[in-house]
Amino acid sequence: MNNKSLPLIYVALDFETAEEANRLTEQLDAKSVGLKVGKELFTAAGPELVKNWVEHGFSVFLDLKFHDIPNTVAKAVVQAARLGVDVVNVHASGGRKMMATAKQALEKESHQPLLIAVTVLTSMTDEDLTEIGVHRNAQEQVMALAKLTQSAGLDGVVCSAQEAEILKSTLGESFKLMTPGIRPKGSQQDDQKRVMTPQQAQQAGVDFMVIGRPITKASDPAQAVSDIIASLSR
Ligand SMILES: O=C(O)c1cc(=O)[nH]c(=O)n1[C@@H]1O[C@H](COP(=O)(O)O)[C@@H](O)[C@H]1O
Repeated sequence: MNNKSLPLIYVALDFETAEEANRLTEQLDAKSVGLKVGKELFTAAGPELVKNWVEHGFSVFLDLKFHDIPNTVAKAVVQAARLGVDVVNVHASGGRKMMATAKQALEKESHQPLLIAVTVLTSMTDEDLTEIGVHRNAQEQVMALAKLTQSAGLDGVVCSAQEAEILKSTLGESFKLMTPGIRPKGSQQDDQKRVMTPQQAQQAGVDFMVIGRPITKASDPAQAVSDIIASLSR
């Protein structure tokens, strides 16, 4: 397990090109925020970009939401560890064997990122779950997948901040919660459905927040980061 102290906020770098992403990261301080690299940017710009940010001292969350057979996912998270990222994720719906095999593979690595699992995407509602044949509400489904994730030996889950209090009280303080769907007061909700403000998320006890468009689409992204950090209690 990774014992280095990680930042509270990971900025979601959902950009088309490395140039656009670098224009933003040049305005960010590696001591204040981490970087989240997801499917769009990783597909476009690849591992070199991630390694470069790690070398520049940024904490990186590689958000590729792996979901495949256990052997394939285990090998993929090992490659993520070798990039030097601090956090990597899989889909909890890949099941216990997939998650446990991935965790065991990481334990053999010299650098061990936190391994966390996506429960119910923050863009999903109870109705969306019904459509895919899940007849629990979002909170119940998050809890069920988080319990499975914990029993598979992972470090935590990705969930919405709305579920943070109940997860912390049921699964314990040390089980990490990474929460996207963060929207400062007055900002656009976009495609996010289960949202909270940064202050509400902090009060609910989340460990990490993922914030993208409210920062990346702001006229002054560095100021947007400072405003969010200033709004949080230390
Ligand atoms: O795993 C994630 O990071 C993730 C899980 C989830 O349930 N919801 C979610 O929004 N995300 C990611 O978090 C980021 C949120 O970005 P914004 O909606 O722009 O703040 C995106 O990059 C999503 O891919």
